[in-house]
Amino acid sequence: MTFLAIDVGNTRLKWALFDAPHPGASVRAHGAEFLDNIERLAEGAWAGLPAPTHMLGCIVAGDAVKRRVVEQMELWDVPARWVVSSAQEAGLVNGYDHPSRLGSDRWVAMIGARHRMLAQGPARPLIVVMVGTAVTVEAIDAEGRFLGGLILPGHGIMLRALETGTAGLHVPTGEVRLFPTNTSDALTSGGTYAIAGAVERMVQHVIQHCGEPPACMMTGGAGWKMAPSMTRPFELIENLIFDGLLEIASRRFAAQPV
Ligand SMILES: Nc1ncnc2c1ncn2[C@@H]1O[C@H](COP(=O)(O)OP(=O)(O)O)[C@@H](O)[C@H]1O
Ligand SMILES: CC(C)(COP(=O)(O)O)[C@@H](O)C(=O)NCCC(=O)O
Ligand SMILES: [K+]
Repeated sequence: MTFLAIDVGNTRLKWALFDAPHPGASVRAHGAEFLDNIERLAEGAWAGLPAPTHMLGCIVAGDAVKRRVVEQMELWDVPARWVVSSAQEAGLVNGYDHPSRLGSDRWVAMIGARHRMLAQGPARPLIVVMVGTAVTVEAIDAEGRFLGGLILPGHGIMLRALETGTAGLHVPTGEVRLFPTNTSDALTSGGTYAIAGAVERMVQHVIQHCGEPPACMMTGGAGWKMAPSMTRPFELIENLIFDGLLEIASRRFAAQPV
């Protein structure tokens, strides 16, 4: 039983092939492609893989991209299955006004984070920060109810917005500084602290609402950029979405014959 997990964001497709559709399964192979390069998968990174017996993915990049991914998967017989956010799944309750409108990447990452926390110790409130094309900041109470979350532009979008909206902001990437003294550093620091500041506010909201400090987890392709600038200790996790997909897969595929 091999399990292919796929996470398609607005910038890159991330994939991992696991030994089994269960939490804790070992990774046989993994990779990431920018969306422009999806067409290379079947003849490239996927060509030598053992055929997956199960697949589950989440995608927020739109239907055209989804079709291109499914086309690459024709290499194997495995059906493409995609998570849709629901009112509840794997111990999490979805507090969104319209649960299915919540980005499935956010939902799956929260499921991964919640189970990771429960494996480490007693249930606590939880903050899940995902730093990708956009940045999301989710709040979950100790009982596993998703209370709500923030969506912010990611580093790249913030910089592009400033570049296109001004005459004088076309500069290379800078460093994060407490007191930036050039345009590059001012832009990089501004974006980084905008995100760190929003996260800090959400932590305060959770402490106020839940009466105890949350566990804080961060993931996403640009998580490492944010980690040194956070106001509180954050556990940086390579890919919470894969953790969440394994949790969901173990429930969906458990009783199913191969
Ligand atoms: N090797 C890399 N190449 C390009 N961007 C990277 C790389 N590693 C991290 N990043 C950053 O990560 C962001 C994309 O992260 P990712 O998690 O793939 O986003 P998404 O899930 O939205 O596709 C980019 O905006 C970029 O800033
Ligand atoms: C917020 C997002 C754009 C994040 O996308 P990403 O940065 O992972 O590419 C995505 O989760 C999305 O399109 N969500 C739907 C709207 C919502 O969650 O409310
Ligand atoms: K993502």
